[in-house]
Amino acid sequence: MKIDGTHYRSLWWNAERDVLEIIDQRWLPHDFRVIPVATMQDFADAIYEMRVRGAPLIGATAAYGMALAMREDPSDANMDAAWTFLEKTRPTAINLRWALDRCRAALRPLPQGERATAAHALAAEIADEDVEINRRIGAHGLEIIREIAAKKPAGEPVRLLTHCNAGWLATVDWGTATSPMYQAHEAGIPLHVWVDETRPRNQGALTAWELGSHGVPHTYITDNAGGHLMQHGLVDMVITGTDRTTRQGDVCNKIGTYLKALAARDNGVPFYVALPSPTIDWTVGDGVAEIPIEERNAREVTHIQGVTDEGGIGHVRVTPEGTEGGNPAFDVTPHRLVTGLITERGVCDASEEGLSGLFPEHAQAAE
Ligand SMILES: CSC[C@@H](O)[C@@H](O)C(=O)COP(=O)(O)O
Repeated sequence: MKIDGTHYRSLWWNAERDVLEIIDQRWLPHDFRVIPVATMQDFADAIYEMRVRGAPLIGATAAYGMALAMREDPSDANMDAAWTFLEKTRPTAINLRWALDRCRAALRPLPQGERATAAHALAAEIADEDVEINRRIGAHGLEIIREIAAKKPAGEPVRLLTHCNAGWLATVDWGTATSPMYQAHEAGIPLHVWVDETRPRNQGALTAWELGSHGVPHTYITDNAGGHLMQHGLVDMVITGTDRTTRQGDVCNKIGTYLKALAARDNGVPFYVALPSPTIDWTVGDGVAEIPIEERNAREVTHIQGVTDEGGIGHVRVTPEGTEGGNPAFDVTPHRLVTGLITERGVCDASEEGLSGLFPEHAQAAE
């Protein structure tokens, strides 16, 4: 997507410098910094410290990490070591393991001399596929927005609410939850997006930055405002991303998503989840019982980052000194609260039947 008129992906291979480059998201929306990811430690740090973030982008980054590992030492032992080293960086988003598994399965049968080139090509393929998957999610989601728009008086905006950043920054391009928004905006459908701030990391500020760059009208709101807005008829549709969706359609996403789904159900607001198929974990049924929830550093809760009056980026503590913080980073929304899953192959019910109907090949393989 575009920043000041220039098209960017969230990561790209710089052939001249022979290195992967990423947008370092820790500084957004205040500062746009591009950094190289040149060593295996850089890759692990980039994922753990959320220089890159969002389930699909974490997966694509890990694939490039595997490519670097194969360049350094294409042995089976190093392939397994790289898998383990990268996989432990973040536990919840399944795209990380999905990408590493896909790389290992493709590279293992190859002679060692071919692995570096093949791994690099595969990482680029995974990145390109992500772009196309998200473009298609947008096309299917656009139709839902179009239907809602058709029932409103002409010119009245469709009011969407989103949580976290499931935007192009969280993927390689387009975003998942934002792709329908961008495509609806391009199609001339008037929109207004309520953007949850998404404490503690304030990914909503990334979403606001993205939407602003594309001219999509939006308002940044506190995480606690959504229920109130829904009660007053100010939200037509909720659309979020997902970090892992189980085969029965339970959705694990950024902490606070579950509360939005509860409020949506209580107020009869449709709650959709944009779901690229690599984010489905076919091995898991009950998301609440089985998905590991990342517990992040308490400092992310007790402190907050922003721009100081002097213009620098700094942190301030919001709690009394010594107060303990708790920081579960994700929660699970049970499938019964999800109106539909918007995938690259179309929209389905959040159920085993719905998902296996769209992806029969995966469902059979997981049996
Ligand atoms: C298309 S991104 C979907 C999810 O990955 C997104 O909603 C989310 O929860 C991201 O969490 P983050 O902790 O910022 O990596």
